[in-house]
Amino acid sequence: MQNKPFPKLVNDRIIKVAKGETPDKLPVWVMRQAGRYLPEYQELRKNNSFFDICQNPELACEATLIPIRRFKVDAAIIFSDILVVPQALGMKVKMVPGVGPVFPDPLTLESMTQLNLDGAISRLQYVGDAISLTRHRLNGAVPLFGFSGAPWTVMCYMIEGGGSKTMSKAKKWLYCHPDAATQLMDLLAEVITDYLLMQIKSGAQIVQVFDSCVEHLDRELYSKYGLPQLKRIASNLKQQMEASKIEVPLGAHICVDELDSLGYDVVGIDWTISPSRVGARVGDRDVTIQGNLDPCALYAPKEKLIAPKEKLIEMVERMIADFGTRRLIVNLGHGVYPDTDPEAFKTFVDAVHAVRL
Ligand SMILES: Cc1c2[nH]c(c1CCC(=O)O)Cc1[nH]c(c(CCC(=O)O)c1C)Cc1[nH]c(c(CCC(=O)O)c1C)Cc1[nH]c(c(C)c1CCC(=O)O)C2
Repeated sequence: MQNKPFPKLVNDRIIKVAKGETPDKLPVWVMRQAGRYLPEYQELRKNNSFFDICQNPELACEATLIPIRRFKVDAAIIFSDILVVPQALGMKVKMVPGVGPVFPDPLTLESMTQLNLDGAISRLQYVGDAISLTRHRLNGAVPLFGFSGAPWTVMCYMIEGGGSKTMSKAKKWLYCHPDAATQLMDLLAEVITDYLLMQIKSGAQIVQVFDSCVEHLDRELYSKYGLPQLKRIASNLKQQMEASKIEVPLGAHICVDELDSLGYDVVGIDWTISPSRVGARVGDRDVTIQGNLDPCALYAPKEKLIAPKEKLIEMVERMIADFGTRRLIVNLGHGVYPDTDPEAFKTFVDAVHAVRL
């Protein structure tokens, strides 16, 4: 299987737009498109834990393909999680229903020395295997995304032991233990670069680095910790993989001023960034924008007086008109929420494809 050449890519809209070329239609995909809002995924989850699905290439491939069978999205994203990296470094992580990820033993200054870098990439080989299998099963229909968390975001979860409103424990390291924080982020940047390279070699056609927790950093901390690590990953990866197409985070308000210098071909933004902030630069920027509709726009209460479908279509059209159609990959500004109606998801995707270029 590994040695068989991958099928030829049929729908290359996203790859084209990432490179700055003009597609036949605007490409659209959605973060967390394989998730709990789909009954097929819930069915799969009934008999398998979250990380069992991630670690079993057959199941991960199956989860990845669910939204591809249902909707005309222009990309697949491999079913996995950013927290498989701390797992490969030796940390325990559980996915608790209704709570989210939980680390029973969060990282401390003392336990940092126990992180096991040796062999981490081979412990993540199951992700590579899932990617190779999925590339074959996709049969070239759409490109396959690989992904990783960025060092700051992964570090936040490792230290907090799960989600947090403030990320104050992780930020304490930045203020009080800057050397340990830098050491940890350097270590993570190294693993993440190798991990993404392994995904690309396994068949990922585009990779995304999620730095979701960057919203907790002010400009000074971002410049000192967030930005250099993101740049380093992009430049090291590009050095090793000349042709790779890479993109960065959602929620990256703070990246907007550095769009062109980040070293990524695509930058994801959320709905708090008005198109005019990046739109003003659409003509001269060398970077593709990904985003940024509010996932709540997909809540479509059927009983409301205003036709929700029309309202959603209008929002999609307005967003695209505001961004302009050049170098735009349409997505939500965050992952699709579990209580979204799959019909609204379909309306969103179809509305994007209906826009004339
Ligand atoms: C911070 C982060 C995580 N994971 C991820 C991020 C970065 C993007 C973001 O900000 O959302 C990224 C991620 N997580 C998942 C994917 C799969 C691919 C896809 O987009 O479809 C991707 C790209 C699956 C998932 N990751 C998770 C689920 C739901 C788990 C379940 O089935 O119980 C899925 C399908 C769980 C998860 N995983 C994580 C959290 C905080 C949670 C709980 C929140 C939630 O439940 O939505 C960590």
